[in-house]
Amino acid sequence: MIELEGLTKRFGAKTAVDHLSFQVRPGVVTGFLGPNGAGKSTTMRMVLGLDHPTSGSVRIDGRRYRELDEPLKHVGALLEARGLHGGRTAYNNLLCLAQSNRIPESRVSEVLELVGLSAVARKKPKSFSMGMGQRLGIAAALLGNPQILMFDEPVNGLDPEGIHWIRNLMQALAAEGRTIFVSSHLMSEMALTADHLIVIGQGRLLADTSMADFIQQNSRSYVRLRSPRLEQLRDALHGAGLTAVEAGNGALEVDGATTEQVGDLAARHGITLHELSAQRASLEEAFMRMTAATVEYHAHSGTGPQWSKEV
Ligand SMILES: Nc1ncnc2c1ncn2[C@@H]1O[C@H](COP(=O)(O)OP(=O)(O)OP(=O)(O)O)[C@@H](O)[C@H]1O
Repeated sequence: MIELEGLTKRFGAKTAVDHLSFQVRPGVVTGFLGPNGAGKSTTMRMVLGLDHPTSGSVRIDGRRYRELDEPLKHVGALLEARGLHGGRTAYNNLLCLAQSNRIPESRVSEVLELVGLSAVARKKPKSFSMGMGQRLGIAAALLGNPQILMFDEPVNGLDPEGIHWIRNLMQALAAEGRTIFVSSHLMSEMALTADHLIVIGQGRLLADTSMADFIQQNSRSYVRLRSPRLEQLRDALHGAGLTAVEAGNGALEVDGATTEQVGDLAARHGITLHELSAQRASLEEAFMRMTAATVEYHAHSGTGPQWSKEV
């Protein structure tokens, strides 16, 4: 478990992380979302003791990072900026890490196998593609077989097969009872991977909720209908106190009703339906809606690059 209590980080006049308190629990994948500059990387760096909090605290299974004897055995992390030694082979990079944490050398081959890099174990990471570099970073995170894993943008540079692989890996690690904390800008990917979400904006906590609740509470859900008797259907809906709006292509959208209600209503009026489906806005829409007020820089449509700071 990772526990943050009033965690705050200021860089000069800039408050990057602002009194954050939340827990990341074992057994599920927890997604960490926020617009650019929201403070996700700074938070993750503080969990790992790489940045010192201005105030507040972070605990890993009840202890501060620096109190952990062999930290890689407790928490593994893939951070954006943490590069491995480009001049050493992949194997030797991991071996150095293993030795400094009293991890047996046999584990090096194990994790290389796990991430699919056995064939290039004796090659230097500077020759690696971005995706291979990510896999090597993940191997390093897994080296100490830790109960807690943090991934900052892990799918960066991975191809679809790699993205699928890391999704399954994170879910399998969570199913083993580990604590998995992952940030990503790819909403569709996050929606498939995470069970729980922590959302921050301008360093502050905006949501700490299950994925399903987050989408439900921050997005519109409606029923989509198509029928060869659209006018009668619209009248029937109206008669039942429901408002249908035209959605183009002969479809109607009905807010505030379930598919069961609408289907039963159509049946009572003997109206054939060609489509009856529950529609839920995507995580991306829910995220945009929730964080709109906290986005630090908005891109303006129109000519030329123009940026404005939210006040
Ligand atoms: N070392 C630093 N010195 C000064 N300001 C910093 C430093 N590190 C981060 N910041 C600022 O703190 C804020 C939070 O940055 P951070 O990188 O944690 O955000 P993020 O949510 O990870 O963003 P992104 O999604 O773009 O990676 C930003 O405004 C950033 O410019």
